[in-house]
Amino acid sequence: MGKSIVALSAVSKGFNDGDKYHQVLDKIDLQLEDADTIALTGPSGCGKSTLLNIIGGFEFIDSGKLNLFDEDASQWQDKHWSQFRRRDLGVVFQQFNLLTPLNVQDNIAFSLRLNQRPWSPWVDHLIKQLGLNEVKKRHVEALSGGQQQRVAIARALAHQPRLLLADEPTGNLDEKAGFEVMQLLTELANESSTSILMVTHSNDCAQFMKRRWHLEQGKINESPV
Ligand SMILES: Nc1ncnc2c1ncn2[C@@H]1O[C@H](COP(=O)(O)OP(=O)(O)OP(=O)(O)O)[C@@H](O)[C@H]1O
Repeated sequence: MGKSIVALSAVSKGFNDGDKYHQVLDKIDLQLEDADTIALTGPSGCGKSTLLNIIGGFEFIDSGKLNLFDEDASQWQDKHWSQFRRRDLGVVFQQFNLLTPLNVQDNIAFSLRLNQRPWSPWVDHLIKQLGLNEVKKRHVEALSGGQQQRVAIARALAHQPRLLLADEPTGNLDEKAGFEVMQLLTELANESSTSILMVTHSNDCAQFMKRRWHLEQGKINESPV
C-alpha cells in the first residue's frame, strides 16, 4: 500500500436549503494514496465540488473524520490549513482565478511567492511543456481560454504539490484542446509525483485517471476506468 494522502471515514456534509436539510455526503469512506489519480464523476449537484472543497479545507465536515497525510485534519487550526495549502496542495478550479492585471510569468511568480517557493528550473520546464513560453510576457486577459487553462495548471503545479484538486479542468475547452490539456496535466503530475483528484463530466477525460469514483445520492462507489 502507498502512503495515505487523503482518508475520509464516515464523513457527512449537508446544507440547509430553506427549511429543508439537504444531505450531500452521507457517511462517506474513501482513501486516496500516493500516486493515485482519480476521476470523480456524478450528476450535477451531487456534491463533487463540495467534496473537493472539504479536502482543500474550504468547507468543513458535519461529522466523521478527515485525515490528510495521516494527520487528523478536523483538529487543524487556520495556520495548519494554510501550511498544507502552501506546501502540499495545488488547485485548478472551473474559473481559473488568474490575476488579470498581471502577465503569465507574474501570475506564476506571485503564486510561488505566496507558497514561499523560489522560481526553479521545474517552473521553466512547466512553462515550456505547457506551450506558454512564447506568451509568458503577455497579460492573461489577452490569452485564449485554452492558454488561460494552461496557465492555471502551471500555477497549480509550480510548487510541486503532493495533491492536485482539479474541478472540471477542461470544462471550457473544445474536445481537442481538452485532450491536450489532460495529456499534459497527467504527464506533468506524474513527473512531480503529484496525486490527482479531478472532477469531470467527460468520460474521455476520466480515462486519463487510474481510478474512478462515482458520487450519487450521498454515496461514493468505485468503478473500473
Ligand atoms: N454553500 C452552500 N450552501 C448551500 N447549499 C450548497 C452550498 N454549496 C453547495 N450547496 C448545495 O449542495 C449540493 C452539491 O453542490 P456541489 O456544487 O458540490 O455539486 P456538484 O456535484 O459539484 O455540481 P456540478 O456538477 O453542477 O458542479 C447542491 O445542491 C448545492 O446547491
